[in-house]
Amino acid sequence: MKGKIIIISAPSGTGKSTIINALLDRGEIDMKFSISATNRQPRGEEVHGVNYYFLSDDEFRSAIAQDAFVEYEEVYPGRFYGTLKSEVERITAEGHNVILDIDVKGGVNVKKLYGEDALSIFIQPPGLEVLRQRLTSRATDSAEAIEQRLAKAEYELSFAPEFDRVVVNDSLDRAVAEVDTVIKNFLSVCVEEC
Ligand SMILES: Nc1nc2c(ncn2[C@@H]2O[C@H](COP(=O)(O)OP(=O)(O)O)[C@@H](O)[C@H]2O)c(=O)[nH]1
Ligand SMILES: Nc1ncnc2c1ncn2[C@@H]1O[C@H](COP(=O)(O)OP(=O)(O)O)[C@@H](O)[C@H]1O
Repeated sequence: MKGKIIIISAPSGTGKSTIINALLDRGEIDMKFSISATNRQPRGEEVHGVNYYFLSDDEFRSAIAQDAFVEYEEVYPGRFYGTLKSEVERITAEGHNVILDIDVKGGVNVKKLYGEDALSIFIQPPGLEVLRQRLTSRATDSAEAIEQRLAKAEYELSFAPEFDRVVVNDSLDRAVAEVDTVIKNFLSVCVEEC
């Protein structure tokens, strides 16, 4: 059965995007990335309509008013991120499964909304010091933004038990292999039972 929702959540810098991109590059699992909307600025090589739909504050507010979101969160003060209904509907209408990179609260909410049609995976960093190193070496955020993300990480880690599965991103290859297996198992069970 198509049109399943795969949720990937983790504290910033854990490796969500890296793991999702590795799986999409392999191309073995029939799933498409749901491009979220955000009012944060693009960073590094990010492209509008590829990584995110980058909206102004006003555009984001009017999307909320038009009920355009499956869910949205103020992930950092003044910084909003949301899953667009139009993205999920487009991908499922094309007959694909959807993969979401969303914050821990959004992950818990989407799982509640979709129930058995969704698989929620929490990616856990090996530790907070490793997280700091990853955010620093990614070199996409200011020192202030890195501190803001680390300050939130401990709180976000407390959400892990609310997810269907927890995968530690220690060695990248191992973590990608584990997430790959977890998703394939979920989708193959669905082929038989959903
Ligand atoms: N609730 C929600 N969170 C999102 C969405 N899109 C991205 N996020 C989350 O917003 C947080 C910040 O994302 P970003 O600024 O790209 O930073 P990164 O996590 O360091 O790559 C991450 O936890 C993302 O998973 C969304 O549509 N909804
Ligand atoms: N298992 C890993 N070991 C070492 N570095 C990693 C690992 N996974 C990801 N990284 C690196 O950590 C940084 C943060 O990863 P990223 O995918 O951007 O995290 P997120 O999307 O969760 O914020 C990137 O520079 C990435 O290359």
